[in-house]
Amino acid sequence: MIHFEEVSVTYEGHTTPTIQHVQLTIPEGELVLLIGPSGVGKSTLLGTVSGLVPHFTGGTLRGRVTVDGRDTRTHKPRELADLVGTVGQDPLAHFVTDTVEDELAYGMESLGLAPHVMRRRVEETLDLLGLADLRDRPIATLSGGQQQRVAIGSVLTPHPKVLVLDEPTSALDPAAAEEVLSVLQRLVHDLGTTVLMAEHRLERVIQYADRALLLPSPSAAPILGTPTEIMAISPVHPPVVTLGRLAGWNPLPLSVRDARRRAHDLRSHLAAKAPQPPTANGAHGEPRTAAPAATGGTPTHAPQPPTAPSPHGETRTCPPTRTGGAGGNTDPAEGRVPTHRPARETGLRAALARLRRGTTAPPPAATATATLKELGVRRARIDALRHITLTLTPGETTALMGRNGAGKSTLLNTLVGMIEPTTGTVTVNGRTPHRTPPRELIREVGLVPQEPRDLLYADTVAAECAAADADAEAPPGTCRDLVTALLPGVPDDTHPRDLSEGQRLALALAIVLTGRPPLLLLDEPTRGLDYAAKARLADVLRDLAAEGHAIVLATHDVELAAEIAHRVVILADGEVVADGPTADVVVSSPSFAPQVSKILAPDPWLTVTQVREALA
Ligand SMILES: Nc1ncnc2c1ncn2[C@@H]1O[C@H](COP(=O)(O)OP(=O)(O)OP(=O)(O)O)[C@@H](O)[C@H]1O
Ligand SMILES: Nc1ncnc2c1ncn2[C@@H]1O[C@H](COP(=O)(O)OP(=O)(O)OP(=O)(O)O)[C@@H](O)[C@H]1O
Repeated sequence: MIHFEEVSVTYEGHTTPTIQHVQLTIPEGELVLLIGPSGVGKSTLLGTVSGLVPHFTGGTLRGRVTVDGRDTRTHKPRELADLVGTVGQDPLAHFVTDTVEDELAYGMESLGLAPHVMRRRVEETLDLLGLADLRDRPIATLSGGQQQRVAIGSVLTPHPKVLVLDEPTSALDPAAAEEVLSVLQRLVHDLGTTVLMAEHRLERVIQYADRALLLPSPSAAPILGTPTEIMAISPVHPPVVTLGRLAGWNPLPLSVRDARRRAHDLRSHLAAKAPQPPTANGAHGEPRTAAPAATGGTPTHAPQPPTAPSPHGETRTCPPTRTGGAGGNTDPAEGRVPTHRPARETGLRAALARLRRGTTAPPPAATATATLKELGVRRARIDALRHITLTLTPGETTALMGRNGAGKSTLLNTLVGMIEPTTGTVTVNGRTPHRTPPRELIREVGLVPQEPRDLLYADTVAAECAAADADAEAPPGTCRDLVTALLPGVPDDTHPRDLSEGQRLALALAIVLTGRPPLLLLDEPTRGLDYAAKARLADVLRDLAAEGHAIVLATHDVELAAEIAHRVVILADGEVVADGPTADVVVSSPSFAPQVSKILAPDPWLTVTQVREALA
């Protein structure tokens, strides 16, 4: 179905190709998982299939890519729209209409499908993707995960023969991700759809793949094989494979079920040992800094080691006049394409930029306590948060989890003063965020937003970093060093819009970390990051927590939460439904338990790091 003939892509200003020697065939009716480190060229390779590369990104494509016989260099994305459905990494760049139902129908309308067919497919898709309750909602008012589901739904309705998906589950909660993947698998099995999908969270997807396509390093030829073959050689692998390698299992397990069947001996080895809770520097053991007692009316959730061994322990292809490539890329053939980016949060971008630019103040104090009392937030007609009472203490890392639309981003945005409480109170170090001038608030709290682009305004990585150093009055080079520490190889002179997703996130993280805010908020901070980059981020965050910073991560990444969170708070429909030490909360939840915990249950292990240390 998809043929690559000696394909290479070289972006403008680059001396070496980003991808080269791509020579392979993807047969009809297979789900092929594209994997590789951050910035290696996965989106570039996907773009050669959807036609976005080079039509929207610029650069030179050599060789030939054909999809069902159509050459993607001579067919623009619009001319492939009936054949290829594409979802890029940024759902906002994807949308063409204003409401959920219109968006689901749009692709079919463009292809001229009969109204009764469109109606039926819209209804089917609303049900399949759990969108029925949102059908009339303006897309701009949806949460990040809700938007990602709409983006996926809108490419499913026209029933294209080929789906090209770039990190399609990155903003989805674990249950929604499973639902989407099983829908895709059904399309592959029942309709013979061909799916080419890039994903970093392999723990979610590897067991659904017929084959895996590995890009091992920039410019290296890709390797196609069965998932088991590729997992044996891949530099990126999920915890189940890491555990299998550690235990010497052959063949390597790909699913929790496979691993459980082999875990008997490992369990016996671990029986007399106890897992260590997370602390600084990637090691496990006693936290370096004990958190002071909470001052609010709620229970303290300082980092408390469980007493071990305890049982808890671009874009869819559509007419270019209405879409923008991420960050307003240019179609050299058709001139500048206006970026269509619905304002999800009015003034969010400007507010974040203001928050950053306001930092002419002295470096912040190391610690801050945030208190939320009976917080309620109403957004349009939706109660996004209700009766939230929480205290966030210095030295503590809290993972805020819960299904899409539960209220996580709303809570973080309230803590940085971008949303005003409807009822109740929020204070950060005694200040009320929405009434505190940005230049003062920045001393107390920093947010890495769900869309890192919202934080970036300079023309190059180097200029962003220089501005971040100046804003935070940090020594020159601080931010740049942090970028490299998180993700090596991010170029200095590239425009942030041309960075890969992981590179852009590493830049946004570094900018906020440069300010070393006492209260550090991160909204889904692992999109686009490979496992090594995530481990480095975890190290940085552990060190900050050990120095007394309070950290809150809104995340669907259960593996990250297990690695670094002392405490997990689960939101549902705007309310707190669970709050306690990580092991207590996640182990009892099939959705939020990490792979190691599922494999070794009922023993209280959460991460491969804990197992490795116990076996050492
Ligand atoms: N339009 C562009 N112009 C110049 N360089 C680009 C452009 N798009 C991507 N690049 C560069 O090409 C390289 C590969 O980027 P790409 O987005 O394909 O990587 P990726 O594997 O998808 O990364 P991630 O896992 O972070 O999403 C990166 O170094 C990136 O900076
Ligand atoms: N600007 C807005 N106007 C109206 N409703 C909104 C707006 N932004 C979000 N909402 C709604 O508020 C609720 C909470 O959204 P929020 O973005 O806080 O969820 P979330 O837990 O961060 O979700 P996700 O995991 O998908 O990012 C959702 O029902 C969402 O649809």
